Amino acid sequence: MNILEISNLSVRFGDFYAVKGLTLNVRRGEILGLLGPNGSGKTTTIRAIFGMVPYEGEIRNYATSVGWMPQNSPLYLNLSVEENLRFFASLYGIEDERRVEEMLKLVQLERYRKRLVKNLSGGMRQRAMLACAMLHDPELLVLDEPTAGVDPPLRVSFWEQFEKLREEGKTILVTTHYMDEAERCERLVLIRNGSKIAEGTPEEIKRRACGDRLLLEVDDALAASRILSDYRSWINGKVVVEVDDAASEAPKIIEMLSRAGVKVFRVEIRRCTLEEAFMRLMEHA
Ligand SMILES: Nc1ncnc2c1ncn2[C@@H]1O[C@H](COP(=O)(O)OP(=O)(O)OP(=O)(O)O)[C@@H](O)[C@H]1O
Repeated sequence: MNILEISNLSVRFGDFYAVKGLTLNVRRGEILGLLGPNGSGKTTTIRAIFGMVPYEGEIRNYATSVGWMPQNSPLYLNLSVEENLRFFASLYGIEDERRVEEMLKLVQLERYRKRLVKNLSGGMRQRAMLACAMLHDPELLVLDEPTAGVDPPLRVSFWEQFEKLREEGKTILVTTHYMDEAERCERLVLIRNGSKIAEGTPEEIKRRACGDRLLLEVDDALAASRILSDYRSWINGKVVVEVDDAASEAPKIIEMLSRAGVKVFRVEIRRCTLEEAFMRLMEHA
């Protein structure tokens, strides 16, 4: 079931299309990663979701509450962290002071509660923004590069938090440039020049971009590569065979070799990294 449906979305600035005919669905309970190079239209898509830019197409939002962590800080620079949180809590009609405390703890800003936002480091500011976006416990959380400027240990803790939210049934739409973060998403939508060029789980995207490789340890590599002449294969210590889908091809290949008397000791599946997959998809789109 979808929580957000974007159909044929286009956003134009003058003659320039920042987003062009983009269709994507966010399924309830998933973490969907929106990926693309700088200027590919991720932030503009998110701004359209919140009605911040005029657009063509259709956006259907079925969430009862949405939290948004934008790229540009909406925080008040001359208020402290705590005052900002209280202010945003009041906008949501949250009277329970414990929620502010909970959020401060969650983003590990208790010690800095009295610090003015203008005096926070970039990473601390991101943390304060995340706390504000989550104050009202939204069903759908939209995060635009939430970990930009956040140090690695805290990045990990942000993602642990996102995964915990998902376990609680929340949905997250997130943009990121970090491949390790993209790997943690259930599904990814890759955009370039405002249009979608790929969609799927990280594994599906890798397979689609680069195919699979089977690494075969055999007793006679030369004979094996001759038998597998219908495939692209080479010998590199092991016999390396390129296939579209390892799960369906591996048993066939093993049987072919066994029938021809080649002993297969070990089979390993290799897939390219997400980064390699993206480079390929970008080149060929
Ligand atoms: N208000 C605007 N007026 C004119 N052009 C704009 C406006 N907002 C965005 N753009 C352009 O639209 C394109 C998409 O920008 P957008 O910020 O959506 O990219 P992005 O994918 O979020 O990039 P990044 O990864 O750098 O955050 C860019 O070329 C940008 O310069």
